[in-house]
Order: sequence, then structure tokens, then C-alpha cells
Amino acid sequence: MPDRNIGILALNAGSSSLKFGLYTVDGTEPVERVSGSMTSDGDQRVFLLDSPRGRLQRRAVRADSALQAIFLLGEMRELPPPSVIGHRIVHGGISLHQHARVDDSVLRQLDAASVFAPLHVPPALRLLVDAMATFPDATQIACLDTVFHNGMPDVSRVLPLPAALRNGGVERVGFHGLSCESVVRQLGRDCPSRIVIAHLGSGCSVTAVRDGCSVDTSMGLTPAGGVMMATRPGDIDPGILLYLLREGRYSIAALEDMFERQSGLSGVSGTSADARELLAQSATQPMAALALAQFTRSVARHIAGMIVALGGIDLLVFTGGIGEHALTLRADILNQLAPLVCDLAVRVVPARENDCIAQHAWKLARH
Ligand SMILES: Nc1ncnc2c1ncn2[C@@H]1O[C@H](COP(=O)(O)OP(=O)(O)O)[C@@H](O)[C@H]1O
Ligand SMILES: CC(=O)OP(=O)(O)O
Ligand SMILES: [Mg+2]
Repeated sequence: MPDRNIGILALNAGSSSLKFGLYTVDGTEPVERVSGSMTSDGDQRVFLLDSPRGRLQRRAVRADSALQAIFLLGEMRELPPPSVIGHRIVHGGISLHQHARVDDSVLRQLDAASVFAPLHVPPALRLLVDAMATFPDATQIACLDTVFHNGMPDVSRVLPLPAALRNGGVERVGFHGLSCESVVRQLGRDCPSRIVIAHLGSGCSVTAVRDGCSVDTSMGLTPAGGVMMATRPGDIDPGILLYLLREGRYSIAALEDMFERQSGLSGVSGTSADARELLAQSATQPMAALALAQFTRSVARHIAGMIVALGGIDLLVFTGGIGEHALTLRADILNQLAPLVCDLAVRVVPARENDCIAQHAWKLARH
């Protein structure tokens, strides 16, 4: 039965933007009606709205909160207000491993999870608290970015560290799970057995998927590891952290800032964390070119590692802002893989995380 009076809002707080989608229910499935992304500079909010013709419309509004700004848009106000709100939560902490209805216990667990993903969880929590105040009658659902990786085998999940740490929850968790799930769903019957998904956005990860399930992924306990990213280094020698701690010149807050906000493309180039800007600079600025060369090397190396994990590859999927749009970076990655894999099948599939958020939120809210 179509029920276009039920609004489902999907909120995806990424490290560089907030993506959102408003859905109504058609049949049993949420169907997207409006979607877009928003970046903030103080109270100035800049939107890129998706339009049915596939062209992006740019809008700017001033508003105190992100949610207030989203609901100033005429397109949102024409639709039923949300009775279900799904939030992408990157990390559920040590004890929350499933998508969940938000209650006091879930809020406490998410608050404790902030330390694992300081770029993501605190802003997502602020948004959640704002959504609870703005739409007090709506059911709020936390959709975790980690759930897709829950079944990873021990050979990937267990980290080569002392057992005592493992018992305390220090293990590979993995992220971009909603994106990977959306890729598998979009491929549907065309999803072959062994696929590698390179999610390349501000955060980047590479995941090995066998028969629709995650078997290995590049990020670890936190989204700072694995592939080089916009502002995060990806995997680095753990001795560097020990050296810096022993030196005693940096507080924990300064180290967090260094590893979360000042490394990666931004750290190497010294000019920008944005791949598009670095591509524009790379002809004239050697450090921008070096940052991109290190980036593509890091992605290619992780893809090669995932081919080992799968014992071969049937399809490589690129997704995320860079994966979907940066043709030259994709070509560079594929060139580096060419000597290793003959006739590699490659597809670009959009990261439709909001669809998965809306579907999980609707399913949990109904039960
Ligand atoms: N046309 C493009 N060419 C190159 N890079 C692009 C293009 N469009 C987006 N990007 C890059 O995608 C990245 C953002 O990806 P996205 O998946 O939206 O990140 P997040 O979800 O973390 O906000 C930025 O580095 C941006 O420069
Ligand atoms: C987990 C992660 O890094 O997410 P994003 O790419 O949205 O920053
Ligand atoms: Mg993202």
C-alpha cells in the first residue's frame, strides 16, 4: 500500500559534508523524494540538491543549525515531515554492533564511541540530539557504518596485538559499511562472487566482498587507518606514534588533530584536502602532485591486498566522491594494477548510503 504520508529522513554526517534524503513509503520500500548535500561555514549553509534531471542545484541559506537549514528548503517543506529519522553513525563503540532505535542507553554508548571517530561521531550526535528536539514524535534510528563487516573472519578481524587488547575490543571493525551494502544491493543479480569495493571520498577504504559479505577491509578499529585519505594518514608505522609520545611535545588533543585533520592529502600537499583542488594544482605544484601520487599508490596497494584476501577478483567497484567522479585518479589506480590483473572488470557505482539508512530505519521503526 503506498503511504506517501510517512516521511523518512536519512542523515549522513560524513567528514566533509552532511548528506540527506527525504523518503516516503511506496509499497513496502522507502522511495527517495529529495536529496542533497550540505557544507557549513558558520551559519552559512551551502546546498547541492540533486534534481530529477540529474543536475545539481546550488543553494545557500543562513541558519543556526544544519537541520533548520535543511527544512528551510521549499522542496523539503512540500513533503510530509519525518516520522522516522535514520542517522548514519560511523562507530557504535565497544558494545553497540547493530542498527538500533535510539534510547538513553544507545545515546550513552554513542557518546562513549566519540573517541573512536572524532571527525564523525560528535557531529552526528549533535545532529541526533537536534533531531530529537526538533521532531520529538519521530522515531530516531542509529544506523551503524560497521554492521556490514560484522561477519568478517578472524584472519581479518583479529589484529596482531596481545590477546588482552583483543578481549578489550581492540580489533578490526571496518567502516563505509552502508556504502558497501548499497553497492551490493545496486549490483543485485549482477554482483559476482568476488568483488573489491574502493570507497574513495574524504574518508577512503577498500573492502573485499565474497558472495555479498565483507571478508576484509582496510580500516581498522577506527576510520583513521588503511588507505591514505583527505586529512587522515591511513596506515602508518606505529613507532611514529610512540616516538611522538616519548618526545612529550604533543598532547593527546594535538596528536588527534594531527592524525585526524592535518595528515593525508592535506598534510602532504600543504594546500588542500580536496582531491578536485589538488588535481587542478598538480600541474604547477609538485607537492599537490606528490599527494595524489601517494594517494593512488595507497589505493592500488590496498586493492591488490584485497585481491589476495579473495584469491582473485571478478569485479572492482569505485564509489564515493573521488571514486565516482575523479576519472584521472581512477585511471592512475588501474594503470598500477594492470601488471597484476588481466582484463580487470571495473564499474562505477554511486554510494547510496541514504537508501540503506532509510531502509534500515523504516524496518526497525515498524517493529
Ligand atoms: N568531479 C570530481 N573530481 C574529483 N574529485 C571529486 C569530484 N567530485 C567530488 N570529488 C571529491 O570527493 C571528495 C568528497 O567525497 P565524499 O564521498 O562526498 O566525501 P564525504 O562523504 O566524506 O563528505 C572530495 O575530495 C572531492 O574533491
Ligand atoms: C568512515 C568515514 O571515513 O566516512 P567518510 O568517508 O564519510 O568521512
Ligand atoms: Mg561519505
